[in-house]
Amino acid sequence: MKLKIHSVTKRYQGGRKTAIDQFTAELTPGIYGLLGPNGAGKSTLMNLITDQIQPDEGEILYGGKNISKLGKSFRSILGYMPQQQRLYEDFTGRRFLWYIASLKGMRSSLAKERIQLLLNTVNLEDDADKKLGAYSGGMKQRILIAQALLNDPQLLILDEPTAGLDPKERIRIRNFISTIAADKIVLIATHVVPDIEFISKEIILLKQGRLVLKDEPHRIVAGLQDKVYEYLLSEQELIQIQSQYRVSQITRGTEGIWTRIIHDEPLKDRLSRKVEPNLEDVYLYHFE
Ligand SMILES: Nc1ncnc2c1ncn2[C@@H]1O[C@H](COP(=O)(O)OP(=O)(O)OP(=O)(O)O)[C@@H](O)[C@H]1O
Repeated sequence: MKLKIHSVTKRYQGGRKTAIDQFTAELTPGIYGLLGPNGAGKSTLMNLITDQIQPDEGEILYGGKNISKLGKSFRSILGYMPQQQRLYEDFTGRRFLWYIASLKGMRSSLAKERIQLLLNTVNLEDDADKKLGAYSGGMKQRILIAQALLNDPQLLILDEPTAGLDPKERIRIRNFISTIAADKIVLIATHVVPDIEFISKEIILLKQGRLVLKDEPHRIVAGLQDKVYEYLLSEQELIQIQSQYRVSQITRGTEGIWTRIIHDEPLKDRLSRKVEPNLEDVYLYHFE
């Protein structure tokens, strides 16, 4: 099944603020990393795709049908993990999943089976009967992912699934998402590049509500070939360069400061070495 987002525009403030601007994309099973700075429109796009808000222009089709007309049958194939909000702190993890399963209208025999399976998958079996108020940030993220997966969705939307997590939890969540994504369309919004760099089939760059790029990570990165260099600079030169160029990394060594710069025209008359671009460089190139 395909999700087609066709020329979608969403405005707020009585039309004065355009949050999503003529956005068109087609998504098929696999992981899509949605990257953009604060305010780029990521949450708005996710709210549109999950049919919580409706576009002012354009349409979103799943399997060729407008999602706002699919109603219940669209919800049955949809899993959504919102940004972490206040959870029901007095609920236990297990009770929370039962609660969501009942909101999703799941039969209790199926709910029981799925809850057991998912508690296992997100590694919360031993903590399932503790209150959510006592969960760590990572445990809360994992129970939120579990609730999104209750109905074994074909379309899974994750809004900043690793926000506020320590590196170990981030890696765990990232690996977990990549294992469950085989046959689903998974859209992950984030501004943390390493979270999606290696697990995404495609990266979508969003800037001020507009689609900047949508392509496989290695092709997006290849677009910066010959634009990323490291220069050996002094402290004084570094201060000057930082105010003029996109600096993505600074490495201090005995011989000076190797400064990674992304630019269209290489600097002249300086000791330099060409380096392989990465997705973080792409992010800086488009968003700095
Ligand atoms: N309900 C609303 N009313 C008015 N403006 C809104 C509303 N929701 C979002 N906006 C504006 O629309 C733009 C896009 O916001 P959105 O929350 O979709 O971006 P985002 O990429 O998810 O940002 P973040 O990474 O900070 O969550 C922003 O300028 C925001 O201020």
